[in-house]
Amino acid sequence: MDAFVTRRKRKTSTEESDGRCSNSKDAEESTEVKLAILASLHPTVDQDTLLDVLTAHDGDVDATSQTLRAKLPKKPNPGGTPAVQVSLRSFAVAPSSPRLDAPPPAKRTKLLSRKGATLHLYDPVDISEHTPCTIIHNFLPPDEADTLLRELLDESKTFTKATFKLFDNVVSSPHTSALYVSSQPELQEQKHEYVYNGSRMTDVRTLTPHLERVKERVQEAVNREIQERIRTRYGGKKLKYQDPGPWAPNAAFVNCYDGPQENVGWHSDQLTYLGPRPVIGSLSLGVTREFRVRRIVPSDDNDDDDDDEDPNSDPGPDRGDLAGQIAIHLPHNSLLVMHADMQEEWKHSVSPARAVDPHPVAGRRRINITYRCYREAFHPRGTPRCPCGVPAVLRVANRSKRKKEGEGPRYFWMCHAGNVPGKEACRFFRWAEFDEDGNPVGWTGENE
Ligand SMILES: O=C(O)CCC(=O)C(=O)O
Ligand SMILES: [Fe+2]
Repeated sequence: MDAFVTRRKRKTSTEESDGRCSNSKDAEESTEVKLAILASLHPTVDQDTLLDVLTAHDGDVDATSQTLRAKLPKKPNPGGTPAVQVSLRSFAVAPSSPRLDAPPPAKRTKLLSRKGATLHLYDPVDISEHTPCTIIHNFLPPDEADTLLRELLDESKTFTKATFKLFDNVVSSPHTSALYVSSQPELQEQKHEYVYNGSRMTDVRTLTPHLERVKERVQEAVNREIQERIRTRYGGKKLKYQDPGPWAPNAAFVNCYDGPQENVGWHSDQLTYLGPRPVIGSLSLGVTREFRVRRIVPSDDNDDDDDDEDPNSDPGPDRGDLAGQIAIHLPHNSLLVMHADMQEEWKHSVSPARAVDPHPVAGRRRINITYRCYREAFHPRGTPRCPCGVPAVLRVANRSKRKKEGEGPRYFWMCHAGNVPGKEACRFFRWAEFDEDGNPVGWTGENE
């Protein structure tokens, strides 16, 4: 796991391919990784050709890629997505490739993406191995998926574009959405007590019967996936601060993307009401779109001094692509589980596409439902409120030092009035402390 999280300095492709050739496992893995990267960059080129050209360039991925780009005729690809890739496993070089019947490794594998490149993943095994997500294709019985899609397409006619930044301060919302909660009292609380970046949510609805029914199925599947993740990727133990209880969603945030240009920008989902290490179940219906993930590159890679920490530091656009991106393709009726290591360590987005393949029911539209658990311990009546009256926002400090020491991330509450138009932020700041299970400790529950 550590190798994945704390791998600070990725070698450049040139460093990785310094021409040394050996029979060591490292060399084999390196070739495997290079082939996977090349296959992602040149999805229409077969593996033998990739290997030939790579060998001719002494293992230099950049030079290989340039040659392929120059020599091969471009095929039109109106959907903007790679045409073929069955599975990264097909690039595995024996014996380093995992046997399908073998127990999966407890450690996370090396990050395959790299600066400036997008690795396209389709296969559930690849996705769970190389991202903090798992995917289940054909999740609902087809009729049920279509019924839910039809209902939400109808609902989405009255969705609105968010005019405030909803889940983090880097989100842009060129798409429409609405929040669904379980009951009328919760709806009233959402409207009058919860604050999202300084604004109240105006479009809150109660879960439709179909959303409610599907919630049960999502709940069951997500709980199964959480246990599997703990067993196979976290070394048998839940993450520090992860809620140990069964995952029980009580809200669904529904997005509608009408046409290829509608998207959501890079962000992590806000932790303020979900608490640390949240798990989210995300069901996609309608046209297939690319869900991109990229690892947050900590800002302290060259800095071991914790005292001068700027907790508000964000990787920003210049650091954002240092680890490359992974595109997960989300077809109709697929359930993506964003696991507990997702929000604090990765950002995600739905990128604009050049074109979409029309869906028989949805046309150009994609509906996405994220089922979420609003935790009682994080109800705004009990979380810190700063002197300027805007409830504080829970954020994670993007620094790797504590993670490396096995302490888990560090969190803080801060004033979010700076994101409210016309309001100046006060200087409210307080470190947030949690017990092992992510329950808040150290504040009284009284707002000050
Ligand atoms: O549409 C998606 O798949 C993701 C939506 C999302 O990231 C969000 O609602 O926070
Ligand atoms: Fe999100």
